[in-house]
Amino acid sequence: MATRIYGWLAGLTASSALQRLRNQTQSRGGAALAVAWEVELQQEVPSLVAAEEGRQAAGRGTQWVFLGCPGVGKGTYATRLASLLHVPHIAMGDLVRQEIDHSTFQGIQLANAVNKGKLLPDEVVLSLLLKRLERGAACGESGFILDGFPRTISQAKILDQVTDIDLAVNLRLRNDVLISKCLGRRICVNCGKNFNLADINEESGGEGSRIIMPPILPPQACLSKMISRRNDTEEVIKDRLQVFASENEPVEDFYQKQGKLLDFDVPGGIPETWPRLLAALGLEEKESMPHKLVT
Ligand SMILES: Nc1ncnc2c1ncn2[C@@H]1O[C@H](COP(=O)(O)OP(=O)(O)O)[C@@H](O)[C@H]1O
Repeated sequence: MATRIYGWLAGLTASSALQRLRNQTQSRGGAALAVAWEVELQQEVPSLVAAEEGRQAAGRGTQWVFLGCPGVGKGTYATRLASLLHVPHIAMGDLVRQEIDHSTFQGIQLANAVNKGKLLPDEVVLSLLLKRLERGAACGESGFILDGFPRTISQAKILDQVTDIDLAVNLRLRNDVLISKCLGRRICVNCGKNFNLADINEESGGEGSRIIMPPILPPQACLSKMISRRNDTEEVIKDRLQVFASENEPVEDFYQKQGKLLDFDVPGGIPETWPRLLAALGLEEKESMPHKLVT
């Protein structure tokens, strides 16, 4: 599949999709929002080719969603693919954290839910997504890779009414490894980059085959600036994995029925996983253009 820059937002800003998302946000609790927040394939390349043709016909950029448990590596691979495809990587968790950092009353309410590992109401995440898309539209962004949205069937249905998703990439990984990966997550408070201290080298037995995932260590400058996410405790992680399992299955089914689901079992660390993921997507790595960051 060729990697090019497309004029996706010609379609999106021409108001239709953004306006529909705006309408959805308002109709799904605009009043409550105004008060409380003021601010929610199976592995066959032919399906991907069809998705690519549909996207080109629509004259817009790649629109993919990334599904997968907390800690599976959605952020890592979505970021890389976004750079390769010249589209923005939009991570719902980042939008939520930015909201928590920047606001007062609303931020505290969001933080309470997030710290307990609960999903936020659709209205809230839709609103954050809408604001992010509008900021991107103003900067001429085209296409997207959404990471962490949709996470519920209602979110998937809303998104489906708003725009055509070309592909849903569903990353899968053993539960015991997921828990270790979540516990090992660190963020540098200075540069904002994510790292992972977990050094996974699990023998087979129990849940599956041997899996090797070396740590993603920070550069020297970040070493003393590393923090964990407040909700990355074992108790909360187990809770989140349970919430995830019950919420994600209907979303997988939804995209499966549309022939847009690509299930991908993460085989190990980045050097092993990245080329296999590219192959599963029918993509080749070429020199990518830097994407302008919208915060
Ligand atoms: N699509 C979503 N719907 C509802 N809440 C969400 C969504 N995405 C993120 N959140 C909230 O933001 C938090 C952080 O998200 P994220 O960074 O994706 O973390 P995790 O993958 O560990 O759950 C989630 O625990 C949840 O409270």
